Order: sequence, then C-alpha cells, then structure tokens
Amino acid sequence: MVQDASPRGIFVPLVTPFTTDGRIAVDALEGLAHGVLEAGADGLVALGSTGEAAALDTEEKAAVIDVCARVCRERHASLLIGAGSNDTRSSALALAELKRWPEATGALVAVPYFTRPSEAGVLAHFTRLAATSPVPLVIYHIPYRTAQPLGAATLRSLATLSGVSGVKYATGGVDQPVLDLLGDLPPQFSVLAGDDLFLSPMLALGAAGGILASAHLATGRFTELATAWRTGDVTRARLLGHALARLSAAAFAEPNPTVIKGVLYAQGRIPTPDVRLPLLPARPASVEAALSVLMHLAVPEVPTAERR
Ligand SMILES: O=C(O)C1=N[C@H](C(=O)O)C[C@H](O)C1
Repeated sequence: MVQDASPRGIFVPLVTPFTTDGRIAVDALEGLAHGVLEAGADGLVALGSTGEAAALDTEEKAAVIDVCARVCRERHASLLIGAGSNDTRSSALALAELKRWPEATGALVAVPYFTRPSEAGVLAHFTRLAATSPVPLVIYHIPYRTAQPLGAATLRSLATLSGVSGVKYATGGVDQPVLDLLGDLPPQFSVLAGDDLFLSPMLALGAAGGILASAHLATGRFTELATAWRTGDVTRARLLGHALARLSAAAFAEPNPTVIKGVLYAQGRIPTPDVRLPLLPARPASVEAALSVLMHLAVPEVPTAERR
C-alpha cells in the first residue's frame, strides 16, 4: 500500500457525474480524473462531499473508488478516500475496507458531526481510528458542517497522533488554532486548505496544499499558485491568489458541487449537470457567472525586475 508521509500539493475532490438516467457516468469520471492530473494536480480525493458521497450507495462508492484508484495507479498520483461517519465503530469498519485499494495514500475522515461530543471525545475517536486504520488519516475539520469546534490544544494533540498525517482545514477563515499549528508544525504532518477562498493565505502561512473543488476548473493555475508560494514568488502568488479567489467565490455561489457541475457540463466534460436530492441544480445565472470568471481569468506576467 502506498503511504505518503504527509499529503502535499493540490488535490481535486472529484464530482460524481451522472448519466441522463441517473447512473454514475463512469467514463466521464475517468476522463475527469485523467484531465485534472494531466493538468498538474498532485492527487485526487474519491468520495469527498464534492463527490456527493452521502447520496451514493455502497456499490456506487466502490465504483467511484475503483476508477480513481486505477487512474492514480497509472499516473503515480496520490489518492485520498473519504470514509467514516459520526460513529467510531462503523468508521473503523469503513476504514478497514480501504485495504481493498492499495493505491490509497490516506483517508479523509470528517470530525464526527451532529453528535457534538466533547473535544476529548473527538480526540478519543481519532485515537481509536488511527490505531487500526490501514492508511494514514487526514482529519477533515469543517465546523460549519459538523457543529464541532476544536481548539488549538486539541488540534495539536490530533496532529501528533501516530497514524494521522494531516488536516483538511475548513473553518471559514484563517484563525488562531491554525496559526498556532502552522507556527510550529508537528513532524510528518500537513495542513491542507479546505476552504477554496482561503487557499492563497493558507499557502502563504505554510499550508502544504489544498483539497479544493474549484480546482476542477483552471487546475494548472491552482498548482501554479502552490508553486509560487513555495518558491517565494510572492508577486505572482498574490496575483494568482486573487484571481483564483474570484473563481472560487463564483464556484461556491450555490451549494457545492452544483455550480461546478454546471460549468463542467457546459465545458462538455460531464454528460449532465445533475446532482442528487437534497441538492438542486445551480441556476443558469450562477453557472454563467462562473464561466465568465473562468474565461477572464487573466493573470498578467510580472517582469522579473518588478517582483517583490
Ligand atoms: O469534497 C471536498 O473535499 C470538498 N468539500 C468542500 C465542501 O463541499 O464544503 C469544498 C472543498 O472545496 C472540497
């Protein structure tokens, strides 16, 4: 089994395209997977929230992972697989299943939602999962979806657990706990930006990359942004960061992944823009607005002498 020490770079959490009769459009999924990796993405996420994992049955989930695993194997790319729930015992069983895919470099596991355990309970949950998971865990911290805040001390305890390789950080901004973590990163641990809009500031502060639905679009620009911050090309990074933030804002004008599916459909990359209930398709105006931002995504070259 491939096991990254810690995930780095730009990961695209693939949408799940559907056919006109509501089945998974496997060929389109495979095309998307190849396309974003070809365009420079470092890895894929199968079964993220962007992939509408909550609306897929067990067989469909396996089909999605099969496609992503095959493409990642062929292209030597990293593969994170979304797994787990708000119950520790069934999350451990779901993680154990990932043995079936030796291509998996990690599992993306959300902080237990809805139950609202104490922070100590969250730590106990991940301690148990990390002890038995066949792959390293990337903790998905998204309190506006889970209703479970985590303070700096708990985050640090989670980051130092053996078997935890990173956090997808999506708290809706750059806050004190993530500054604390990035200011003194535990070894073999990555912070990945999970809010598309805050990718650039997070990279500037030392995030190792991001898991970003909007990187389906202009994928190469997202990887360019990560490279620019990593290599200290600050002027270029700022320009790219602002341009891509405009794209992300347009892509998230309605619940994810509805606008992105609308854009991918308009680009002819998926056979329908369909999403499963309770999601509703994005309004045409939102899709057109995102297409327009994408079309005008001009990032001027800055002469070397003017770079600061
Ligand atoms: O599926 C994911 O992983 C992502 N989900 C977030 C969300 O839907 O809130 C957005 C992020 O870009 C990636």
